[in-house]
Amino acid sequence: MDVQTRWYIGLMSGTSLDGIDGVLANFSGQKCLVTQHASAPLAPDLRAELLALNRSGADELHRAALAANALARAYAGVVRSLLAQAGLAPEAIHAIGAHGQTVRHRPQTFDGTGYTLQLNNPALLAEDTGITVVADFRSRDVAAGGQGAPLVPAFHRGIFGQAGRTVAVLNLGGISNLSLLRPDGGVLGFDCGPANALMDHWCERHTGRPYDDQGAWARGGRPIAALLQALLAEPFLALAPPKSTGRDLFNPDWLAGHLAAAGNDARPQDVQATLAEFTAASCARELLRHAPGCDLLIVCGGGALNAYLMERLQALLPGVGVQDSGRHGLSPLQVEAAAFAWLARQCLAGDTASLPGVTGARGARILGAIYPA
Ligand SMILES: Nc1ncnc2c1ncn2[C@@H]1O[C@H](COP(=O)(O)OP(=O)(O)OP(=O)(O)O)[C@@H](O)[C@H]1O
Ligand SMILES: CC(=O)N[C@H]1[C@@H]2OC[C@@H](O2)[C@@H](O)[C@@H]1O[C@H](C)C(=O)O
Repeated sequence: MDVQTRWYIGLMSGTSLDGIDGVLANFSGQKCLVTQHASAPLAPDLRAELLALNRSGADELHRAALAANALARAYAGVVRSLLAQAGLAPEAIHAIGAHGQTVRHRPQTFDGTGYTLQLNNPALLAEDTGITVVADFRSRDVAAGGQGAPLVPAFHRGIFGQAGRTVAVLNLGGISNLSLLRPDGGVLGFDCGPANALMDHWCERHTGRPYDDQGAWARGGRPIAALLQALLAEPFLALAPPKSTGRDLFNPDWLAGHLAAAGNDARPQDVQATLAEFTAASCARELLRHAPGCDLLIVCGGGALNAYLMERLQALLPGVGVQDSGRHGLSPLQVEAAAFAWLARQCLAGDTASLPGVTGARGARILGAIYPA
């Protein structure tokens, strides 16, 4: 490998809580080249604890600190895999960008300055790997009056933006978020609602499988019209941007409330079909609302591997080419991790990374806190 190349590692463990994605990447101008990808599932007890920490519970400060340590150790394992795959020593890596695990996201609530909390132990990660770590990317934007999310639209612009054309980029993770990249370089970006978080929960509960592979189970069900309308009436969906959300709102209790109101007698497979339709419809509606003439939707995140969901999106957006991000140079499971590698680069270069037009902050800020090697 070229010794002049500046290598970065990006680590993402997102709201679906399926595991950790890591990439090894370098950047040249607006281009991002990912040369390695490694992923690791979260150990079942850590996953269960992180899910539990999404809500108040006994002794949660102590438990959160221990979970952060365990997550940092798991991150270090992914870093070691990437280094081994690439045949690189830690000294070859300029920095790691590590997102951490979001367990609360309450921006701009309370007295006007809320908080967003990503569990992580970047000091331990730097110690374990011998590599500089950049972490805590969201809190500066929240302090500046922003949502602290989504942060990937600026990265999407650099990677997927096209001259003379509006391009939409949809991430289908635990939560869905849309970036609208205008031909003049302007960007609108916001969270749409839940993507896999509720579908995974329902699938696991009724089939024992962690997710609905290819959407096959949903495909065999029939969306329940009244339930779908009730889900689509969620006030968050109608809010104008800037807006972001998380498991704080879209959690199993939210779904249970709707199912109870509907009589609790729905067939589980039909509920899954309804959740898939809800995801597709909530995203499609936002695209039509904010970029009616757009004819290209690039989809990333694990939901891009859900063939049924992709078909439903295409059906609801007949004039739009719905395409997997792999066709545009970056495979769906690598996009967010690559974005955090890029965010680390921005931070170390002293360059801003937030888009105030997206998050609603008072201005663009340098994001992240640095833990030197
Ligand atoms: N083959 C597949 N078929 C259907 N769904 C899949 C498949 N592979 C992955 N997924 C879905 O993608 C999810 C993981 O997506 P991803 O890693 O993009 O989410 P995340 O990064 O945790 O979330 P977020 O973007 O909200 O932070 C899994 O939980 C699963 O629901
Ligand atoms: C608070 C938080 O973790 N938000 C995540 C989540 O997952 C998807 C969506 O909600 C997005 O807003 C964000 O992640 C991506 C990486 C972002 O900041 O752009």
